[in-house]
Amino acid sequence: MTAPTAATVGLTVTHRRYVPYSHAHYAGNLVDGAYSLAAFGDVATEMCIRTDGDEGLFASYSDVQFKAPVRAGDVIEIEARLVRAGTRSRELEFEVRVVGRGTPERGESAAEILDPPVVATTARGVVVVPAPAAPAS
Ligand SMILES: C/C=C/C(=O)SCCNC(=O)CCNC(=O)[C@H](O)C(C)(C)COP(=O)(O)OP(=O)(O)OC[C@H]1O[C@@H](n2cnc3c(N)ncnc32)[C@H](O)[C@@H]1OP(=O)(O)O
Repeated sequence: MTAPTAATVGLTVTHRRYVPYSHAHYAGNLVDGAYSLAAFGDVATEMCIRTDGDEGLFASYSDVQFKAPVRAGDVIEIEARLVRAGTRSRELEFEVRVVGRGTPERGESAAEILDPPVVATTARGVVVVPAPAAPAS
């Protein structure tokens, strides 16, 4: 078992995943904005496990920006960066980047890597972790 690291400002956690076609919701195979928020919750959970040895709880989001669509068939990278560590609160900046995408004009299953990636969604959020247990006396 590895002990949690300190909640060091600048620490990042990145997940990468394929967006299944079962999540297509709108015209053009767009997924809903909540998909990005759910993905932010997952990277925030890993962040809390790493910093505090607990999954933590999401308290609030601010400044959610949908800058470009996320589509079924995309390969996305989801990043959380610790920007402030309070007593029990941890403030995070989030980004979803599209790093791969289908190219249906070349064929049904054709796809390419996007270089540079497309920044699709950004946000800030606060997660709260339990207070550390008092040392045994
Ligand atoms: C990782 C992802 C997980 C999820 O997605 S879970 C699903 C969604 N989330 C939930 O269901 C959580 C529901 N909310 C709660 O259970 C509670 O509500 C909280 C546990 C989030 C907070 O409640 P309390 O423990 O009573 O908070 P306090 O003792 O008043 O404050 C502790 C620290 O948390 C900061 N804080 C509390 N609420 C907010 C807020 N809404 N926005 C920003 N910060 C908040 C405070 O300032 C303080 O910070 P300082 O310890 O650093 O001094």
